[in-house]
Amino acid sequence: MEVRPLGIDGVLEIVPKRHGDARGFFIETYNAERFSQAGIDLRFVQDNHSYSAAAGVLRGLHYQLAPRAQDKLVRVIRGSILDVAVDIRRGSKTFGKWVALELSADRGNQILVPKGFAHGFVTLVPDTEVLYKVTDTYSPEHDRSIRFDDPAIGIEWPSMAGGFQLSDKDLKAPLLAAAEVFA
Ligand SMILES: Cc1cn([C@H]2C[C@H](O)[C@@H](COP(=O)(O)OP(=O)(O)O[C@H]3O[C@@H](C)C(=O)[C@@H](O)[C@H]3O)O2)c(=O)[nH]c1=O
Repeated sequence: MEVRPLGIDGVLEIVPKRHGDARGFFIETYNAERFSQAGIDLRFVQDNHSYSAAAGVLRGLHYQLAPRAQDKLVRVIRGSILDVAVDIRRGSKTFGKWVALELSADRGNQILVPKGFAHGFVTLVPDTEVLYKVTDTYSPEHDRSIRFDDPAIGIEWPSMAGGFQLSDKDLKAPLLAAAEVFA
């Protein structure tokens, strides 16, 4: 597997080795030993799967506050997304900075979004399915959102022909300046 840093400390692209043959392919999508050898020692305790019917479905920006913060290992098994991580660790030299990575079923690449980051994605094509592993279980009391289009963050989301489709929760999310973040 290949591991590539993405410009903000701790955010990584991971590309597992794909073994192709006449039948199709085989991939180890997660192997604790290989991750550990690459310096990634995490204990994942929940797997999530989301399906989005349309292109332009935008989920985010989401995070769970400490002590229930989650590292997330995200990949796409159908379609493609632009995935975004925003550093929301107050005091970090990259506080408020974002990185984006296109993830697709075709490439089979993954993004590791560490604790202390808000996470979101937009689907680039219809019928997109995203799988991700997280290092703490869901805790609605710690679950938080930040506006995806906060001008103080300035994420360059792709323009989608039909616009964006968001949940009511995400439409009501506060700006970063008003959000409870990480110390
Ligand atoms: C995140 C989550 C949601 N739910 C429930 C709550 C709600 O009824 C329904 C849909 O939840 P949401 O609207 O928060 O789903 P969604 O907008 O897809 O939320 C996800 O977005 C991406 C960007 C992330 O980073 C994830 O951690 C998660 O926050 O699923 C769980 O049961 N367990 C979970 O772990």
